[in-house]
Amino acid sequence: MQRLIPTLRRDHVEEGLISVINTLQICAKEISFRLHQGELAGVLGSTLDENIQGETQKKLDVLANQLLKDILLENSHIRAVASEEEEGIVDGHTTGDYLVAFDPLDGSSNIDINSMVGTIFSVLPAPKDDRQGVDLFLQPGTNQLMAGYVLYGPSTMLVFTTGNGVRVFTLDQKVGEFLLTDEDLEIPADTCEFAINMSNYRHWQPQMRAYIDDLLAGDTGPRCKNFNMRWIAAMVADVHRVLCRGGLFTYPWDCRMPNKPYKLRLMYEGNPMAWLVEQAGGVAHTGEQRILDIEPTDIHQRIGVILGSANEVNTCLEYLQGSQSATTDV
Ligand SMILES: O=P(O)(O)OC[C@H]1O[C@](O)(COP(=O)(O)O)[C@@H](O)[C@@H]1O
Ligand SMILES: [Mg+2]
Ligand SMILES: [Mg+2]
Repeated sequence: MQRLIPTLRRDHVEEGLISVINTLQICAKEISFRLHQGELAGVLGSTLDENIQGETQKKLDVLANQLLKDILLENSHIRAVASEEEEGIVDGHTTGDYLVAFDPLDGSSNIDINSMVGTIFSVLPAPKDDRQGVDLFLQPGTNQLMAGYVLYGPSTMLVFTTGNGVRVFTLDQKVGEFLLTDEDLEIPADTCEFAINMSNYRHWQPQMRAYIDDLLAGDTGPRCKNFNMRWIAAMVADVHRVLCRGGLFTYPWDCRMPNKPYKLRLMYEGNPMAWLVEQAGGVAHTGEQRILDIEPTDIHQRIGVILGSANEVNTCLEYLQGSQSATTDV
Protein backbone atom coordinates (compact mmCIF):
# COMPACT_ATOMS: atom_id res chain seq x y z
CA MET A 1 0.00 0.00 0.00
CA GLN A 2 1.26 3.48 -0.82
CA ARG A 3 2.55 5.86 1.81
CA LEU A 4 1.50 9.47 2.08
CA ILE A 5 4.48 11.38 0.69
CA PRO A 6 5.08 9.17 -2.40
CA THR A 7 1.36 9.50 -3.23
CA LEU A 8 1.60 13.29 -3.04
CA ARG A 9 4.71 13.30 -5.26
CA ARG A 10 2.93 11.06 -7.75
CA ASP A 11 0.08 13.61 -7.75
CA HIS A 12 2.64 16.39 -8.51
CA VAL A 13 1.76 18.32 -5.35
CA GLU A 14 4.27 21.16 -4.81
CA GLU A 15 7.00 20.45 -2.27
CA GLY A 16 5.98 23.26 0.13
CA LEU A 17 2.47 21.88 0.34
CA ILE A 18 3.80 18.36 0.84
CA SER A 19 5.72 19.70 3.81
CA VAL A 20 2.51 21.23 5.25
CA ILE A 21 0.62 17.95 4.82
CA ASN A 22 3.49 16.10 6.40
CA THR A 23 3.30 18.41 9.42
CA LEU A 24 -0.48 17.95 9.62
CA GLN A 25 -0.11 14.17 9.69
CA ILE A 26 2.39 14.47 12.56
CA CYS A 27 -0.23 16.50 14.49
CA ALA A 28 -2.86 13.89 13.61
CA LYS A 29 -0.77 11.09 15.09
CA GLU A 30 -0.16 13.07 18.30
CA ILE A 31 -3.86 13.80 18.76
CA SER A 32 -4.85 10.26 17.79
CA PHE A 33 -2.48 8.80 20.37
CA ARG A 34 -3.91 10.95 23.19
CA LEU A 35 -7.50 10.24 22.17
CA HIS A 36 -6.93 6.53 22.14
CA GLN A 37 -5.41 6.74 25.64
CA GLY A 38 -8.68 8.42 26.71
CA GLU A 39 -9.20 8.58 30.44
CA LEU A 40 -5.71 7.12 30.94
CA ALA A 41 -4.16 10.28 29.47
CA GLY A 42 -6.31 12.51 31.72
CA VAL A 43 -7.63 14.43 28.73
CA LEU A 44 -11.38 13.91 29.10
CA GLY A 45 -13.81 16.46 30.54
CA SER A 46 -14.19 20.23 30.29
CA THR A 47 -11.98 23.15 31.24
CA LEU A 48 -13.38 26.12 33.13
CA ASP A 49 -12.92 28.30 30.03
CA GLU A 50 -15.02 29.33 27.06
CA ASN A 51 -13.65 29.68 23.55
CA ILE A 52 -14.09 32.69 21.28
CA GLN A 53 -17.44 31.26 20.17
CA GLY A 54 -18.72 31.34 23.77
CA GLU A 55 -18.72 27.53 24.00
CA THR A 56 -17.32 25.53 26.91
CA GLN A 57 -13.92 24.17 25.97
CA LYS A 58 -13.16 20.51 26.46
CA LYS A 59 -9.65 19.67 27.64
CA LEU A 60 -9.06 17.98 24.30
CA ASP A 61 -10.18 21.10 22.36
CA VAL A 62 -7.44 23.01 24.17
CA LEU A 63 -4.84 20.27 23.84
CA ALA A 64 -5.48 19.64 20.14
CA ASN A 65 -5.43 23.37 19.43
CA GLN A 66 -2.12 23.80 21.25
CA LEU A 67 -0.54 20.79 19.52
CA LEU A 68 -1.58 21.99 16.08
CA LYS A 69 -0.36 25.53 16.73
CA ASP A 70 2.97 24.45 18.18
CA ILE A 71 3.77 21.87 15.52
CA LEU A 72 2.45 23.81 12.49
CA LEU A 73 4.24 27.01 13.44
CA GLU A 74 7.58 25.21 13.44
CA ASN A 75 7.14 24.71 9.70
CA SER A 76 8.82 27.58 7.83
CA HIS A 77 6.33 27.25 4.93
CA ILE A 78 3.49 28.45 7.14
CA ARG A 79 2.81 32.18 7.27
CA ALA A 80 -0.03 32.03 9.83
CA VAL A 81 -2.71 29.80 11.32
CA ALA A 82 -6.33 30.48 12.28
CA SER A 83 -8.24 28.25 14.66
CA GLU A 84 -11.84 27.94 15.73
CA GLU A 85 -10.50 28.12 19.30
CA GLU A 86 -8.50 31.36 18.87
CA GLU A 87 -9.84 34.89 18.65
CA GLY A 88 -7.25 36.16 16.18
CA ILE A 89 -4.79 34.53 13.86
CA VAL A 90 -1.37 33.36 15.03
CA ASP A 91 1.57 34.52 12.96
CA GLY A 92 4.22 32.10 11.77
CA HIS A 93 7.02 32.75 9.27
CA THR A 94 6.86 35.97 7.24
CA THR A 95 8.23 34.21 4.15
CA GLY A 96 5.76 31.30 4.39
CA ASP A 97 3.60 30.61 1.35
CA TYR A 98 0.68 28.97 3.16
CA LEU A 99 -2.06 29.72 5.66
CA VAL A 100 -3.72 26.94 7.63
CA ALA A 101 -7.22 27.26 9.14
CA PHE A 102 -8.41 24.45 11.39
CA ASP A 103 -11.07 23.12 13.70
CA PRO A 104 -8.75 21.25 16.08
CA LEU A 105 -11.42 18.97 17.51
CA ASP A 106 -14.74 18.66 15.71
CA GLY A 107 -17.60 16.96 17.52
CA SER A 108 -16.37 17.94 20.99
CA SER A 109 -19.51 16.68 22.70
CA ASN A 110 -18.54 13.15 21.61
CA ILE A 111 -15.21 13.14 23.45
CA ASP A 112 -16.53 12.07 26.83
CA ILE A 113 -18.65 9.24 25.39
CA ASN A 114 -15.73 7.73 23.44
CA SER A 115 -17.42 8.43 20.14
CA MET A 116 -16.08 9.80 16.86
CA VAL A 117 -14.34 13.18 16.60
CA GLY A 118 -11.95 14.71 14.09
CA THR A 119 -9.67 17.54 13.05
CA ILE A 120 -10.66 19.59 9.99
CA PHE A 121 -8.16 21.72 8.04
CA SER A 122 -8.00 24.07 5.10
CA VAL A 123 -4.82 25.38 3.46
CA LEU A 124 -4.92 28.72 1.62
CA PRO A 125 -2.21 30.61 -0.24
CA ALA A 126 -0.58 33.44 1.75
CA PRO A 127 -1.37 36.62 -0.22
CA LYS A 128 1.70 38.29 -1.72
CA ASP A 129 0.34 41.84 -1.28
CA ASP A 130 0.49 43.98 1.88
CA ARG A 131 -2.47 42.34 3.66
CA GLN A 132 -1.85 41.53 7.32
CA GLY A 133 -3.60 39.84 10.23
CA VAL A 134 -7.05 38.29 9.76
CA ASP A 135 -7.33 39.88 6.31
CA LEU A 136 -4.86 37.27 5.06
CA PHE A 137 -7.50 34.58 5.59
CA LEU A 138 -10.46 36.40 4.05
CA GLN A 139 -10.42 34.39 0.82
CA PRO A 140 -13.18 32.30 -0.75
CA GLY A 141 -13.02 28.51 -0.50
CA THR A 142 -12.25 28.33 -4.23
CA ASN A 143 -8.73 29.53 -3.30
CA GLN A 144 -8.02 26.48 -1.12
CA LEU A 145 -4.89 24.53 -2.06
CA MET A 146 -5.62 21.59 0.16
CA ALA A 147 -8.49 20.65 2.46
CA GLY A 148 -9.33 17.66 4.54
CA TYR A 149 -9.84 16.05 7.90
CA VAL A 150 -8.57 13.43 10.25
CA LEU A 151 -11.25 11.12 11.62
CA TYR A 152 -10.42 9.56 14.98
CA GLY A 153 -12.71 6.52 14.94
CA PRO A 154 -12.09 2.81 15.38
CA SER A 155 -9.23 3.54 12.98
CA THR A 156 -7.64 6.94 12.36
CA MET A 157 -8.15 8.17 8.79
CA LEU A 158 -6.68 11.11 6.91
CA VAL A 159 -8.92 12.26 4.05
CA PHE A 160 -7.95 15.18 1.84
CA THR A 161 -7.99 16.78 -1.56
CA THR A 162 -5.52 18.94 -3.40
CA GLY A 163 -8.00 19.41 -6.26
CA ASN A 164 -7.32 16.07 -7.87
CA GLY A 165 -9.96 13.83 -6.28
CA VAL A 166 -10.34 12.71 -2.68
CA ARG A 167 -7.68 10.43 -1.20
CA VAL A 168 -8.15 8.35 1.95
CA PHE A 169 -5.30 7.16 4.15
CA THR A 170 -5.58 4.89 7.18
CA LEU A 171 -3.11 5.04 10.07
CA ASP A 172 -1.28 1.74 10.40
CA GLN A 173 -0.78 1.71 14.18
CA LYS A 174 1.94 -0.95 13.89
CA VAL A 175 4.30 1.14 11.77
CA GLY A 176 2.90 4.59 12.61
CA GLU A 177 2.33 5.50 8.94
CA PHE A 178 -0.69 6.66 6.97
CA LEU A 179 -1.27 4.25 4.06
CA LEU A 180 -3.45 4.90 1.00
CA THR A 181 -6.68 2.90 1.36
CA ASP A 182 -8.96 4.66 -1.14
CA GLU A 183 -7.69 6.38 -4.24
CA ASP A 184 -10.72 8.36 -5.33
CA LEU A 185 -13.88 8.68 -3.24
CA GLU A 186 -17.08 9.30 -5.17
CA ILE A 187 -20.44 10.23 -3.71
CA PRO A 188 -23.40 8.55 -5.43
CA ALA A 189 -25.75 11.17 -6.93
CA ASP A 190 -28.84 9.61 -5.32
CA THR A 191 -29.39 8.57 -1.74
CA CYS A 192 -31.96 7.35 0.77
CA GLU A 193 -30.16 8.75 3.83
CA PHE A 194 -30.13 12.15 5.49
CA ALA A 195 -28.46 13.72 8.53
CA ILE A 196 -29.95 16.60 10.49
CA ASN A 197 -30.45 17.35 14.18
CA MET A 198 -34.21 16.63 14.26
CA SER A 199 -34.60 18.16 17.73
CA ASN A 200 -34.35 21.58 16.09
CA TYR A 201 -37.32 20.90 13.79
CA ARG A 202 -39.54 23.61 15.29
CA HIS A 203 -36.80 26.24 14.81
CA TRP A 204 -36.28 25.73 11.06
CA GLN A 205 -37.69 27.69 8.17
CA PRO A 206 -41.04 26.28 6.91
CA GLN A 207 -39.40 25.24 3.63
CA MET A 208 -36.82 23.09 5.46
CA ARG A 209 -39.57 21.55 7.59
CA ALA A 210 -41.53 20.77 4.41
CA TYR A 211 -38.51 19.06 2.83
CA ILE A 212 -37.89 16.92 5.91
CA ASP A 213 -41.62 16.14 6.26
CA ASP A 214 -41.58 14.69 2.75
CA LEU A 215 -38.50 12.57 3.54
CA LEU A 216 -40.22 11.26 6.67
CA ALA A 217 -43.38 10.43 4.70
CA GLY A 218 -41.28 7.82 2.88
CA ASP A 219 -42.94 5.67 0.24
CA THR A 220 -46.38 6.98 1.23
CA GLY A 221 -45.33 10.58 0.43
CA PRO A 222 -44.36 12.53 -2.69
CA ARG A 223 -40.80 11.19 -2.70
CA CYS A 224 -42.15 7.64 -3.09
CA LYS A 225 -39.26 6.04 -1.22
CA ASN A 226 -38.19 5.46 2.37
CA PHE A 227 -35.34 7.46 3.88
CA ASN A 228 -33.05 6.50 6.74
CA MET A 229 -31.64 9.04 9.20
CA ARG A 230 -28.21 9.20 10.90
CA TRP A 231 -26.77 11.85 13.26
CA ILE A 232 -23.35 11.37 14.83
CA ALA A 233 -23.20 14.96 16.16
CA ALA A 234 -19.73 15.41 14.68
CA MET A 235 -19.77 16.98 11.24
CA VAL A 236 -16.50 15.24 10.43
CA ALA A 237 -18.03 11.80 10.99
CA ASP A 238 -21.34 12.62 9.32
CA VAL A 239 -19.55 13.99 6.25
CA HIS A 240 -17.23 10.99 6.20
CA ARG A 241 -20.28 8.72 5.95
CA VAL A 242 -21.68 10.88 3.14
CA LEU A 243 -18.36 10.68 1.28
CA CYS A 244 -18.26 6.89 1.72
CA ARG A 245 -21.83 5.93 0.83
CA GLY A 246 -23.76 9.06 -0.10
CA GLY A 247 -26.40 10.99 1.81
CA LEU A 248 -27.46 14.52 2.58
CA PHE A 249 -26.01 16.36 5.56
CA THR A 250 -27.39 19.68 6.71
CA TYR A 251 -27.07 22.11 9.58
CA PRO A 252 -29.54 24.73 8.38
CA TRP A 253 -30.63 28.18 9.47
CA ASP A 254 -32.61 28.14 12.70
CA CYS A 255 -34.22 30.78 14.89
CA ARG A 256 -33.12 29.66 18.35
CA MET A 257 -30.67 32.55 18.69
CA PRO A 258 -31.60 35.33 16.26
CA ASN A 259 -28.09 36.81 16.36
CA LYS A 260 -26.53 33.37 15.68
CA PRO A 261 -28.81 31.60 13.18
CA TYR A 262 -26.10 29.21 11.90
CA LYS A 263 -23.91 26.75 13.78
CA LEU A 264 -21.12 25.70 11.46
CA ARG A 265 -18.11 27.86 10.64
CA LEU A 266 -17.19 28.76 7.10
CA MET A 267 -13.39 28.70 7.35
CA TYR A 268 -12.92 25.67 9.62
CA GLU A 269 -15.84 23.43 8.64
CA GLY A 270 -17.82 24.71 5.63
CA ASN A 271 -15.06 25.40 3.12
CA PRO A 272 -12.90 22.31 3.62
CA MET A 273 -15.90 19.95 3.66
CA ALA A 274 -17.48 21.70 0.67
CA TRP A 275 -14.36 21.23 -1.43
CA LEU A 276 -14.05 17.56 -0.48
CA VAL A 277 -17.71 16.97 -1.34
CA GLU A 278 -17.41 18.73 -4.71
CA GLN A 279 -14.22 16.81 -5.47
CA ALA A 280 -16.16 13.61 -4.82
CA GLY A 281 -18.92 14.66 -7.24
CA GLY A 282 -21.37 16.07 -4.67
CA VAL A 283 -22.90 19.51 -4.08
CA ALA A 284 -22.23 21.87 -1.14
CA HIS A 285 -24.50 24.88 -0.70
CA THR A 286 -25.77 27.28 1.96
CA GLY A 287 -29.32 27.30 0.57
CA GLU A 288 -28.53 30.59 -1.13
CA GLN A 289 -25.16 30.07 -2.75
CA ARG A 290 -22.35 27.63 -3.39
CA ILE A 291 -20.30 27.50 -0.18
CA LEU A 292 -16.95 27.78 -1.98
CA ASP A 293 -17.99 31.09 -3.60
CA ILE A 294 -18.60 32.92 -0.31
CA GLU A 295 -16.33 35.94 0.17
CA PRO A 296 -15.69 35.80 3.92
CA THR A 297 -15.96 38.94 6.03
CA ASP A 298 -14.86 37.41 9.33
CA ILE A 299 -12.65 34.42 10.15
CA HIS A 300 -15.28 33.10 12.59
CA GLN A 301 -18.23 33.58 10.22
CA ARG A 302 -20.97 30.93 10.40
CA ILE A 303 -23.05 29.63 7.52
CA GLY A 304 -25.89 27.28 6.65
CA VAL A 305 -24.64 23.97 5.23
CA ILE A 306 -26.42 21.53 2.91
CA LEU A 307 -24.11 19.03 1.26
CA GLY A 308 -23.84 15.55 -0.16
CA SER A 309 -25.36 13.51 -2.99
CA ALA A 310 -25.91 15.89 -5.91
CA ASN A 311 -29.50 15.00 -6.81
CA GLU A 312 -30.70 15.03 -3.20
CA VAL A 313 -29.02 18.36 -2.35
CA ASN A 314 -30.55 19.86 -5.48
CA THR A 315 -34.00 18.56 -4.45
CA CYS A 316 -33.57 20.13 -1.01
CA LEU A 317 -32.55 23.43 -2.66
CA GLU A 318 -35.73 23.34 -4.77
CA TYR A 319 -37.79 23.18 -1.57
CA LEU A 320 -35.80 26.03 0.00
CA GLN A 321 -36.09 28.14 -3.10
CA GLY A 322 -39.82 27.50 -3.27
CA SER A 323 -40.01 25.66 -6.60
CA GLN A 324 -41.09 22.43 -4.92
CA SER A 325 -44.55 22.50 -3.38
CA ALA A 326 -44.78 21.15 0.12
CA THR A 327 -47.41 18.55 0.81
CA THR A 328 -47.64 19.53 4.45
CA ASP A 329 -49.26 22.61 5.88
CA VAL A 330 -46.42 24.94 6.87
O1 LIG B 1 -25.10 19.71 19.09
P1 LIG B 1 -25.62 19.37 17.72
O2 LIG B 1 -26.78 20.19 17.29
O3 LIG B 1 -25.85 17.91 17.54
O4 LIG B 1 -24.45 19.83 16.72
C1 LIG B 1 -23.50 18.99 16.23
C2 LIG B 1 -22.65 19.79 15.29
O5 LIG B 1 -21.82 20.65 16.08
C3 LIG B 1 -20.48 20.40 15.82
O6 LIG B 1 -20.05 19.46 16.76
C4 LIG B 1 -19.68 21.66 15.93
O7 LIG B 1 -18.31 21.44 15.96
P2 LIG B 1 -17.34 21.64 17.26
O8 LIG B 1 -17.37 20.41 18.10
O9 LIG B 1 -16.04 21.87 16.56
O10 LIG B 1 -17.82 22.87 17.99
C5 LIG B 1 -20.49 19.75 14.43
O11 LIG B 1 -19.41 18.93 14.24
C6 LIG B 1 -21.77 18.94 14.46
O12 LIG B 1 -22.31 18.72 13.19
MG1 LIG C 1 -16.48 21.69 14.50
MG1 LIG D 1 -14.12 22.23 17.33
